[in-house]
Amino acid sequence: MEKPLSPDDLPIVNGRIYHLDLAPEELARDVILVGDPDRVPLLADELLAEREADRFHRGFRTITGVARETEMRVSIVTSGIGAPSTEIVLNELAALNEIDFSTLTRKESFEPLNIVRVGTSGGLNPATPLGALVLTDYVIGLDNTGLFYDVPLPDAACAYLEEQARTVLDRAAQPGARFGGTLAPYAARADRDLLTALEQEAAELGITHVRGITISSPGFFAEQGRGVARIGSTVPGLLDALERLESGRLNLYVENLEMEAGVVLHFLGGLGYRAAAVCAVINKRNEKAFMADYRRQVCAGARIALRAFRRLRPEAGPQLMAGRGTWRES
Ligand SMILES: O=P(O)(O)O[C@H]1O[C@H](CO)[C@@H](O)[C@H]1O
Ligand SMILES: O=c1cc[nH]c(=O)[nH]1
Repeated sequence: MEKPLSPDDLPIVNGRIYHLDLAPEELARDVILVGDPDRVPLLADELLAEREADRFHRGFRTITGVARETEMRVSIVTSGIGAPSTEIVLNELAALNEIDFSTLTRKESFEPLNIVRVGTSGGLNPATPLGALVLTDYVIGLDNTGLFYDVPLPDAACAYLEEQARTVLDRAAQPGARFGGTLAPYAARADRDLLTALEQEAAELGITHVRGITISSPGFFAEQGRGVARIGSTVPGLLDALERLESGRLNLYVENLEMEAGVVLHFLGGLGYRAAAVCAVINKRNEKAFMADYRRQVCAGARIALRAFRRLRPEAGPQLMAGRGTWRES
C-alpha cells in the first residue's frame, strides 16, 4: 500500500491546500487561470451566474461558480506573476484533483483538468493590432522553472523552436557578458483540441485574434528587452533577436511576450491535462503604445475559454447547484 504523503511534501491546513487555501470539492474541472488577483472578481462579476467558493490567501484569489452563458461549473484562479508563482499554483491544482485529502494518497483515477491562462502580453508582431487576442500555439519558455520538469519533447516543432531560440539568443548575447550563452529555452505547445475550440469560438464571436508563438520571460524588464540603469543586459537586442526567430514549417509569427504560458503548457502538458493560453496584446513596443484598460479584452478571452470548455465537454450539460455547497460534476 502506498505511503501517505507527509505535510512537508504537500502542506494541507484544515483540509485546504496551503497556498490557494482551497478544498478539493471547491475546484471545478474547468479552470481559468489569470495573473492578477483582481481579475478574478472582475471575471466572476462578468461571467458567473452563481458563486460557490471565494477564497483569498497569499495573494491567490479563487472563485468557483457556474458560468451564466454555458451553465458549466468553472474555477477562476490566480497564478500570480511569473513562472515560480505559477508553478506553485499548478502543483496545488493538480494535488486538489489527484490526491485523496482524507488518506493523503494518490487517487487511482481522476479526470484531467482543462486549464486556460487568460492574460495580458506585449505584442511583437507589427501586423497584430493592439487589443487583439493571441492564442498561443507554441510557446518558448525563457525561465528556468520549466527546466526542473523533465517533460518529453511534445513534437519535432518544439525541438526546432528550442534550437532556433538558443541560436538567436546566443548570437545576440553581449560579447563578454558573464552569462552569455547560458540561457536554455524550452518549448511546449497548447493542447490541440482546446486550441482549436478557442479559435472556433473567437471566430464565431467575431473577436480579433491570431494564433502564434508566445515567448514567456522570467521577468518584465531586462528579460523583455527593457533597459535598466547601470546594469548591462546579457542580451541587449532581445526583441530583435526574438523577431528573427524562424518557426520553420509551422509558419507562425512570434506574436507576444508574457510571463506564465511557458510553464503552464509545459507542466500541464506533461501531466496529460488540457492547457492553453489566450493573452491580449496590451502594448506594442514598435508603436510605443500601452493599453492601461484591458478589461474588455480579458473578459473576451475568458468568454471564449468558457465556450471552448463547453465545446470540449458537451456531455457535461448544465451543472446546477444540487444543494448548498454541493455540485453535480460530470
Ligand atoms: O496580465 P497577466 O495575466 O498578469 O500577464 C502578464 O502581466 C504581468 C506583467 O505585467 C505578467 O504576469 C504577464 O505575464
Ligand atoms: O509588455 C508586457 C505586457 C504585459 N505583460 C508582459 O509580460 N509584458
